[in-house]
Amino acid sequence: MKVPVEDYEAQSKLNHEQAQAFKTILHRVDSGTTRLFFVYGPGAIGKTFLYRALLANVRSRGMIALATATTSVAAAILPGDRIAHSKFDIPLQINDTTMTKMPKQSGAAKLIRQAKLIIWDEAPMAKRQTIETVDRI
Ligand SMILES: Nc1ncnc2c1ncn2[C@@H]1O[C@H](COP(=O)(O)OP(=O)(O)OP(=O)(O)O)[C@@H](O)[C@H]1O
Repeated sequence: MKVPVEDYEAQSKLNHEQAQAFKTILHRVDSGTTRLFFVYGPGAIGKTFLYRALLANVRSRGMIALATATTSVAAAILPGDRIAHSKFDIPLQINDTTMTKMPKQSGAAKLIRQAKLIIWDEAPMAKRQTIETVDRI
């Protein structure tokens, strides 16, 4: 996926807090250990700026980084982003055992399993079962 130049350059413009989060998250990406990070901050604090810098860094090194969001408004902001239900083929009616409609051996499912980084904007607005369904892919 083509990395926008401004997102690549964003890495050198991060403020102190963004740089701390950037370093901590990338350290985990590079070490290959699975970690869940929750980025919290009020509106316009610079979360999306951080996400774009992270996506640019990981993608420009040839690794797979996926972006998704709970609502279509947020999904329009990040490059390559699509609303989670559609990106992960999750039925709208879900419960604790729901499986994605995506075949396990499909290219999309393989891409998800290979991803080094998944950024989920507005994750707290998603149902718990939606996130757990993605975890089962
Ligand atoms: N380190 C930075 N250097 C320059 N501009 C920045 C930096 N961080 C954020 N910005 C700019 O500040 C504005 C708000 O940032 P951003 O959209 O990332 O906030 P946000 O926390 O995602 O907001 P929201 O929660 O409302 O979506 C944007 O125009 C963004 O480009």
